[in-house]
Amino acid sequence: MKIIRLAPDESGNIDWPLLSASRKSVVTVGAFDGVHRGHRAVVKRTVALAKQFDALSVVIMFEPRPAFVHGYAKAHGNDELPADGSVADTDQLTGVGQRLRALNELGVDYVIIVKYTLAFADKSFRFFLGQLVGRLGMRTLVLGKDASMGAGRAGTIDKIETLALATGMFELVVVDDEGRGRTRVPQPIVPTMPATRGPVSDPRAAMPKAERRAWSKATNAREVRDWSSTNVRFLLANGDIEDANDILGDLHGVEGTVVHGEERGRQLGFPTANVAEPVDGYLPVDGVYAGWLVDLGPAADYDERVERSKREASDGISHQYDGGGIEARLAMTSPLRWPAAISIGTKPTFNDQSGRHERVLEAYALTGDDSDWLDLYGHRVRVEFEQFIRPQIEFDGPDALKAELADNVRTVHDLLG
Ligand SMILES: Cc1cc2nc3c(=O)[nH]c(=O)nc-3n(C[C@H](O)[C@H](O)[C@H](O)COP(=O)(O)O)c2cc1C
Ligand SMILES: Nc1ncnc2c1ncn2[C@@H]1O[C@H](COP(=O)(O)OP(=O)(O)OP(=O)(O)O)[C@@H](O)[C@H]1O
Repeated sequence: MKIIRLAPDESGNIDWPLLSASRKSVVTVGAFDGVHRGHRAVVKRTVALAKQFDALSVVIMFEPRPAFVHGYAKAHGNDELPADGSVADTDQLTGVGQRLRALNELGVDYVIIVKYTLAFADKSFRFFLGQLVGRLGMRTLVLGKDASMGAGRAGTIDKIETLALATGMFELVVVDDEGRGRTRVPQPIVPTMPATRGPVSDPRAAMPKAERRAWSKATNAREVRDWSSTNVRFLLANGDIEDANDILGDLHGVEGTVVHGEERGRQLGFPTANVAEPVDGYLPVDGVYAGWLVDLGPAADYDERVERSKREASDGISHQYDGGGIEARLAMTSPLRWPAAISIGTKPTFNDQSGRHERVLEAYALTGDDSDWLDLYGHRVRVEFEQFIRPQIEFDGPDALKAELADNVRTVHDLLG
């Protein structure tokens, strides 16, 4: 897979590269946040059609997420996002690195990462698609049934189909909306920690119709596809990991660098890998979870690969995707993957004494050997979620917490060990 990074100029114009003098391309366009099963269906079709036509499969991926750029503009007098990356997109399910990994696995030839700006968003869909035909050699465009693009989202599927037929320049292939139909998600999504122990189910599933209607009204709920990143966010914000994973077609995971904690975990007998902010990916609601910890190697190596990729691609030139062997580390049989008891929260048992109230992600890895102290400081790790175990609790002291942790670890062992 080859990667190209493009940034529009101040007027929103992009200098698209010529991909090939001889081969046409099959293109899809979007943010692909989460790379959920709906996204995968669209990308798989893109790759299959490209093979059939002996063409190149191309994913045009927007970064930052269009919804984030427009949301920021709305709240800040129509300003562009600060270019220095100082405003983090905490709603993002998966960072670019995770998305590229998934697209590479799906066999995509080219990912073109387009920096999404307001000026670019202002271009008409006709102009945009004309450029894809002229520069990328697009002969087929693959989109989901409710996709829309261009200024004011005017380029609906109907309009794009009309353009395709009128010009004869490309063909539109629509992937029927996949999944279990539609559902409603509160606006805004308010993370809610389950009060009880054990796996969580979709809070909407058990509501009779009338109750659901009242709930929709009270929460200002908006209708979305069941297989949508918004729905996955809602499920994770309620601790319903299983349903979120079902839509993702994979385990939800976040990534970051391990830093030193307050060293209390070791004294408790449960040393944890503390993952520093900013965490790459959407953090489920506070609670204790069963899942996995994967060692992705020194963070410096990972950062170096990302920097090199940005440098090599900064002038619109393509370069080969390099996962640095992360795929082998991530394999379910990898020796660098351990079942883990994961905690997300403010450590209520200790935060009055420590004065630290920040939200922390930490994971205790079940290495199967008590003497096997894992030194993960400075490493990039991936934390994957399987199931909610219990809410965060303010214990009377370290002993009560310790007993509970032993119990939680047994639960993880029974589930995943
Ligand atoms: C599986 C797990 C569950 C946890 N549950 C709680 C909890 O319910 N309440 C709490 O105050 N802290 C909880 N913690 C956080 C511990 O307080 C924390 O790991 C300990 O203070 C060590 O922190 P340190 O790594 O910063 O030294 C949990 C930690 C783990 C690994
Ligand atoms: N459930 C689905 N079934 C079929 N196609 C989908 C589905 N979900 C998204 N797509 C398509 O995937 C492509 C990329 O979508 P994109 O990431 O831009 O945002 P989206 O459609 O808003 O997805 P989401 O709502 O999950 O964020 C689009 O063509 C979109 O229509």
